[in-house]
Amino acid sequence: MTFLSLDQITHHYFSKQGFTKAIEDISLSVEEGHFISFLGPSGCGKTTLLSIIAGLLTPTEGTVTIQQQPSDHNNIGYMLQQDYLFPWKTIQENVLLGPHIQGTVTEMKKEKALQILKEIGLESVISSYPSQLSGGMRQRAALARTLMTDPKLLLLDEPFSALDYQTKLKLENLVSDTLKQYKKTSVLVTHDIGEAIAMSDTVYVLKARPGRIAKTFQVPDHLRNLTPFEARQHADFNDLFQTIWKELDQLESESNAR
Ligand SMILES: Nc1ncnc2c1ncn2[C@@H]1O[C@H](COP(=O)(O)OP(=O)(O)OP(=O)(O)O)[C@@H](O)[C@H]1O
Repeated sequence: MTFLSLDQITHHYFSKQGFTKAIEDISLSVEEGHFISFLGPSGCGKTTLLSIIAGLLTPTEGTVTIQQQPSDHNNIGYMLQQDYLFPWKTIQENVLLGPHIQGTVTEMKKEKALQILKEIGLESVISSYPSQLSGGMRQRAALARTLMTDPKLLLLDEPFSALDYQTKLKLENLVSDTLKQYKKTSVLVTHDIGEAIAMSDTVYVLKARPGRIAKTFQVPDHLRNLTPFEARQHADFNDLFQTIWKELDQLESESNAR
């Protein structure tokens, strides 16, 4: 079942300096529970596209459709480069922030928070403050807080880019595993080809000025069935990496020649 569809999305920014065609004619659809990535050079419109999907920006043209049940109060969750945890609250309090703001902290919600924190390997630090945790642990806490609100769609904007390589690989596995377990539909924005292949069902390569879909790559089933870390070791991963690398390289040359 299609969960998210973008139909001929175009966005122009108008400012005193002039007008920028940020993205043009982007159409795609994402199946429920699938993971897609937008990969592309700086300025190709990744953030604009994510803001449009999030409903923070109304596109100049086109429509975004998200499948929604009448009972779905909170459809969209975020995982960003920064974790935005409140430093004066413990990890457990941060994870319970949504229910706390809504005045709906119950024993059941506390139990759920604990369960998520356990699954994400943070059980031993629930009473710690964010400053006492590593960057990777803080990102995991941010994910737990997002999952607590039970979003149907997750938007991930370079969530691992501030982490060291080893932590990033571990977190890719954990996030991928957790999102599959919770059957979330996810959209990742990244500059990192390996990350896009390792985590996604489909990778959309965007070209810049204006941002358009240059090419779509379906990640083969045998790679999708592996964890991101295992996928990275597979020979076919390297082949796909090379193909996408060449595509991006060519787009960059074309863009520089313009
Ligand atoms: N508020 C704005 N006003 C005017 N132009 C903008 C605005 N935001 C983005 N742009 C322009 O729109 C284009 C797409 O920008 P966007 O930030 O979506 O790209 P991006 O792919 O996310 O870039 P990066 O990878 O550097 O974050 C760029 O040319 C950018 O300069």
